[in-house]
Amino acid sequence: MTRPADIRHWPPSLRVKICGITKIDQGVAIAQLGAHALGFICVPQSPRFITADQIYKITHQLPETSTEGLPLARIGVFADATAATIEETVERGQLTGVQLHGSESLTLCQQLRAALPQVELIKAFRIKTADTLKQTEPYQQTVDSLLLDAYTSQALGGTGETWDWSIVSDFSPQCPWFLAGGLTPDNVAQALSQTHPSGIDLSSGLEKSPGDKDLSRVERLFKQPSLRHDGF
Ligand SMILES: O=C(O)c1ccccc1NCC(=O)[C@H](O)[C@H](O)COP(=O)(O)O
Repeated sequence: MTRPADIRHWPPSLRVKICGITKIDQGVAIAQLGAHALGFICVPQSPRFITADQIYKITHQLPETSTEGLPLARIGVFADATAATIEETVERGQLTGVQLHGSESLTLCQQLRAALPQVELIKAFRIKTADTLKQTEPYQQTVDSLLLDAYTSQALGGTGETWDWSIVSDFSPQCPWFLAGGLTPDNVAQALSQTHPSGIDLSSGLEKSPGDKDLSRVERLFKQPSLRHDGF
């Protein structure tokens, strides 16, 4: 399947996505600190949930590009939403990408790919055991990237839980992938010494409370030497 060239252009360094943005000033500041992608939680059960109209109030104030001059991605995070809801939220929120964080089928991913050909598609998987990695295989040809997150029975994401990174120490899918789950400025170097993702995704490890980012932690993250070397 052909994918739009512009959204397949990952930066030479590790791609950093900061998720759970709910405030305009924090979104702008996090972009200025070096994020390549910002995530907006479109899952009503989440304490970080914001509506499409609230997302738009943030996205239309964001810079077009990251500090590296690459397009700044604006990703809506959904869990088992309908294609119609996703498409409407993308339009109203002026999103450039969609992260599917529930049990979305390959068929839904293919439908979204056809309906939103210019929109970046990320499929998240919550890793219980090494077997979960096999479930990613059929998706690798259709989505732009995978996101591997912690599994807990309490919540779908944003839990701050880490997981056994040795499961993905040699994970090498056919598309880029994000490491997520409990990453913080303090453990990201260790995570990257054990795994070789194309990007990382962080949320609660950079927060004062759900949806309220601590900019000093974000600044400390981007000062990490492990985020500065060239791609893997
Ligand atoms: O963050 C949420 O509240 C959330 C709710 C429902 C589905 C997904 C959600 N977040 C998805 C993300 O991409 C988070 O960044 C990811 O789970 C990592 O979170 P954390 O462990 O807090 O860094």
